[in-house]
Amino acid sequence: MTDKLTIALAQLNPTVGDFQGNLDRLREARKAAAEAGADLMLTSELYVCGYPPEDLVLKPMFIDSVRAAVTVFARETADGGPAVLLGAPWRGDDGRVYNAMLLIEDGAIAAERYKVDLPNYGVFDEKRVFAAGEMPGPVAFKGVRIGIPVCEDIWTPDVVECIAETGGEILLVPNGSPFELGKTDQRQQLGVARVVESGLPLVYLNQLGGQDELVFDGASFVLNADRTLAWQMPAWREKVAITHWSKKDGAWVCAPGETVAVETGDASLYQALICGVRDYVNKNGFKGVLIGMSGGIDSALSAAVAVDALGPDRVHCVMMPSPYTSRESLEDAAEASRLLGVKLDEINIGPAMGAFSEMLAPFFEGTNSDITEENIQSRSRGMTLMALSNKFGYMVLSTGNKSEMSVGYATLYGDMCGGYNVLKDVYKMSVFALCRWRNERRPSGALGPEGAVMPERIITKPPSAELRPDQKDEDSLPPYPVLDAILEDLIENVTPIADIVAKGYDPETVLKVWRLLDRAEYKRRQAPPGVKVTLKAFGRDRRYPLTNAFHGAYMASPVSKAAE
Ligand SMILES: Nc1ncnc2c1ncn2[C@@H]1O[C@H](COP(=O)(O)OP(=O)(O)OC[C@H]2O[C@@H]([n+]3cccc(C(=O)O)c3)[C@H](O)[C@@H]2O)[C@@H](O)[C@H]1O
Ligand SMILES: Nc1ncnc2c1ncn2[C@@H]1O[C@H](COP(=O)(O)OP(=O)(O)OP(=O)(O)O)[C@@H](O)[C@H]1O
Ligand SMILES: NC(=O)CC[C@H](N)C(=O)O
Repeated sequence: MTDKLTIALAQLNPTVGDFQGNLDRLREARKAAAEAGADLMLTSELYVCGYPPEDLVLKPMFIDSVRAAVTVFARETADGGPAVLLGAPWRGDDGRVYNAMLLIEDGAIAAERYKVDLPNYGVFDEKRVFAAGEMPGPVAFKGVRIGIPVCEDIWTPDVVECIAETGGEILLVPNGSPFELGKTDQRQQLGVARVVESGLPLVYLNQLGGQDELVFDGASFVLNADRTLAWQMPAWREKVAITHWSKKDGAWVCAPGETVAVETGDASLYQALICGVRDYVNKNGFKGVLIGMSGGIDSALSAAVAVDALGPDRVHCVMMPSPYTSRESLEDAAEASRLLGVKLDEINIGPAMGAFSEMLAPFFEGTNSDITEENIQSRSRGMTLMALSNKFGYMVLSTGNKSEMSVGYATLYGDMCGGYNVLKDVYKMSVFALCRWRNERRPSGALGPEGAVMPERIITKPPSAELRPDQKDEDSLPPYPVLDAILEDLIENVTPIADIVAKGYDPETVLKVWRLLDRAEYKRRQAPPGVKVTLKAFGRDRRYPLTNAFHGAYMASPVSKAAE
């Protein structure tokens, strides 16, 4: 039995489904850990296949391939280097598939532990694909009894309590915990709660990187049994931390290591957007992205994030003026592109609008010009961007923010064209704040330029879709501070309408926003995926039927009765 342990924490960025690539990254990390004298290396949840693998787990071939890759890797650990606690989807002896942690030691799998508490809410669907494990006891490693609760297993006390009661000495917790604003604090509070209840030190190791709509921030940490923070690893960056442990008076203590400051607020939000775009584009093999650059704030911020994620050479902006495009917009698009150092092309959509007008004239005879023609403008832009995408292999980024996606203020097959949306989960008021934030500093790790990246006028001018003369967003929507506050209550807080009105908002406005939100579900279902940053992003976090005759929320409200 030892009284000293060196544990390497591998905060790495796996790609879902890329077992070989993920294991190669792990081999490199293990080599570095071996050089640092590590006894054991911990990976994040399901590291070998990346988290979340979703329905891939239901394919027997996927599970068989994982086993084959892990078997090869396990043999390599006979080299005298560190043992590895590896996350993998694993078929147990009973034939069922578990979300497992494998202790791989001296060339073989020495122990298996299965996740007990399978999250099945929000974006998580683990009960759909995994069997739940039995309450686990610790595993023995060099005579030390190590408890391995997996991610959700520490969100309630039971699993850790069982580990402590069965003699656990250290808690090593692998996670696949997606970023949300404010989640770093929440995780640390949970960690402290489990440490206090069990009296055991706890290692929280999280995945890094983007996977479709989710971004994993890393930000792993180590808490000693006295609740002190021994290590705080960085967010948004791969790192292998070498932690040194010793047994004093019968209890394990981690020697103090690095405690870096983790970004919060706008800084963390901006980093999350960079991570989402960078990994979506790179992991899917795109050369770069295309953005319709209108001279407005949403496209300017989307372009800034894309440049910070990919570098200016991989971002191609296109200004597509119509007869309604103002000189101001042309100037602002040009200046924002110049500041970002990106290529800006100008393609006039007037001829496309003219062609549609001519084609449709015999059929539209006797009708007035209305939203139909406005949408043709938007769709002419979408068509143009998609043509460039097909020809040159760049993916289109759509630019609608969460406020617009909430109320359906976007055109199907028009400005909603695209493969990915940077701002899908960012309310308009946050868009303003992020622009100001980015103009003041370049985020760490960003590939964009130092200094301001968008002209002040883009931030201060009133938002406009410019689909008809003098159009302003506020002609159709409540002012953004009001709209966003109501939306946040309706979406994130699920606040009853009467309670929102009781806060002092105009009842008609609240009802209008609710109706718009309710009705736009069909549009959101056809929208590109985008980075989740809030508690409740559109998509898997918030699932409503499209065909839905239930409007009870406003019918039942005394306010709505008064308003009807
Ligand atoms: N439940 C449902 N399930 C499936 N489809 C449904 C549907 N309800 C309507 N539809 C269909 O949806 C279509 C209407 O939606 P859509 O064609 O998008 O058109 P619509 O929503 O009527 O108009 C677009 C709106 O986006 C605004 N906007 C804001 C900012 C930028 C831009 C821009 O384009 O740059 C636009 C614009 O001012 C306008 O208010 C119709 O074809 C209708 O039949
Ligand atoms: N003249 C244009 N040239 C290029 N793209 C445009 C143009 N007008 C609109 N778009 C594209 O359509 C999206 C929706 O733009 P629109 O201006 O109508 O609304 P917005 O929500 O105010 O966006 P933004 O703040 O970027 O202007 C823009 O973000 C942009 O990608
Ligand atoms: N992978 C998981 O079990 C994640 C669930 C957990 N509640 C989290 O977000 O951190």
